Amino acid sequence: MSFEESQALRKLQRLSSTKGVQYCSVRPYLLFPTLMANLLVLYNPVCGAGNAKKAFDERVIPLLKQHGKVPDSIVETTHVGHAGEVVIEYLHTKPGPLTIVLGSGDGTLHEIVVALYNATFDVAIEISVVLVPSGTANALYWSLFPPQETSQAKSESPSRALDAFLSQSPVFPRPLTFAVTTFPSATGTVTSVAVVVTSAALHASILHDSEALRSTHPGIERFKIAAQQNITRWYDATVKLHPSPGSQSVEIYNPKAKRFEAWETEGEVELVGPFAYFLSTVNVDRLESAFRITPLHSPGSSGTTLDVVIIRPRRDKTIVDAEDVSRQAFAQKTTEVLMAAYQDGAHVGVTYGEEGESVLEYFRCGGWEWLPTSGDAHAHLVCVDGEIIHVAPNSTAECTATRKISNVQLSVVA
Ligand SMILES: Nc1ncnc2c1ncn2[C@@H]1O[C@H](COP(=O)(O)OP(=O)(O)OP(=O)(O)O)[C@@H](O)[C@H]1O
Repeated sequence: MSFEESQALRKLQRLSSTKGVQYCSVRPYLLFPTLMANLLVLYNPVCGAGNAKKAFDERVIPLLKQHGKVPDSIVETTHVGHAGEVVIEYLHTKPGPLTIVLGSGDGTLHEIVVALYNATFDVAIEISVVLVPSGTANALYWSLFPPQETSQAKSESPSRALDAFLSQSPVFPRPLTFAVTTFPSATGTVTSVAVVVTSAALHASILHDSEALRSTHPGIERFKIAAQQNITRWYDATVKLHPSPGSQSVEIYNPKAKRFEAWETEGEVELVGPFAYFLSTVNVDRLESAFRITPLHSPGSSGTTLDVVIIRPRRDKTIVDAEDVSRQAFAQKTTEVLMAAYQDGAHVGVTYGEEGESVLEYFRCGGWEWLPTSGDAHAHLVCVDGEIIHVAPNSTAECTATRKISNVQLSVVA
C-alpha cells in the first residue's frame, strides 16, 4: 500500500471510530478502488465540440501527474467502437480493479458498457469511471453533478468528478444500474445495454434524425431541430410494464399526493397506444444539463428500477380522432410538457385543463416491453443511449434493469 493509500485508510479508520462509518480492513481496494486501481486515461477527440484532446493534453493529464496519479496508459480513440476494445483488452492484460478517467459523452461510455456485456471474465471485475464531460449532452455527468447556481460556485476544473478523484478524501464510487434491452428476430437476438436512456417514439426519432445534423450542428440545438421534425408524429404500439424484483406492482407517480403509488392491479401493466413519448432512464434525472425528464430519480437510489415517462394523446379528452389537425393540436401539448422539463422538471405537474389528469404518466418499474404495430416504421425505432436499433417485424424490444453484467460492477466517481 502506498503512502497516499495508507494515509487515506488511516483517515477512514479515524472516521469510523468518530462517526460510525463502516470499513473493512480485509479488502481495502473496495474502499479505495480509485486510489489502488490501475489507471487508464481514455478520451474521444471527436465528441461534443471536439475539445477533449486539448483539455486532456493541457489540463487533465497535467492535473493527474501533479497529484501523483500516473496513468498506466493514455489512449485517444481513433474509431467507432474503439473505447470498448481498449477497455476489454486492458482488463484481459491487467486484471484487477480499474479506474478509467473518461473524456467523452454518454455514447462512448455506452460503447464501453456494451463491450463489457459481450465480454467474458472469469473473475469479478470492478471498474470506477471518472467522467470528464466532453460530449454533447453528458447526461450522466450532469445528473451526478447538477449545474451550480452561482458563478462563484462554478469550478474552474474540467470535471467535478476529477476533483473528487484527486482530493485527499476517501472516494466512494456509485454503482450503476444497467438497462439491458433484447431485440429478438428471426435471425437471432440483438442485445444492447444503457446506463442512461432507453426510448422509443419521439425521443428515438430525435436521436435517429439528429445524427445526420451532427456536422452542421455539433451542439444540443440539433436535438431541438430534430424534435421539430417529429413533434406531430404518433407511434402505434402497445407497452407492457413489469414490477421490479421483490415488488408486486408497478408504481405510478401521483402528482397531487406527491408520491409513487402501486398500480391498481398487481403484476404486469398493459398500456395501449398511440404514444407520443416513451422514454425510460436509469442512473439519471436529466438528458442534458437542464432537461430534467425523469426528475424523481434520486441519484443515490440503490434499487434496480427504471423510471418510465409516457405521453399518450388519446388520454386527452379534446382529441377525438387521429387526423392531422388533432396531431397538430396535440403537438402543442407535447411541446408544452417537454419545455416544462427544462423548468426543473415542472412537466410532471402539467395537466389537461386546470383540474384534469396529468399529461405525463410517470412509472417506476423493473422492466418493460415495447410492441410496435406492424406498418408503423417509426414505431420500430428504439434508442439505447444514442444507439438506434430497429425492432424486427412482428417482434418486440424488452428492457430489464439489473445491477451486474458479465461479472462486472461498474461505478462512477461522484
Ligand atoms: N476517432 C473517432 N472518430 C470518429 N468517431 C469516433 C472516434 N472516437 C469515438 N467515436 C465515436 O464518437 C461518437 C460520439 O461520442 P459521444 O457519444 O461520447 O459524444 P457525443 O455524442 O458528442 O455526446 P453525448 O453522447 O453526451 O450526446 C461515439 O459513438 C463513438 O463511437
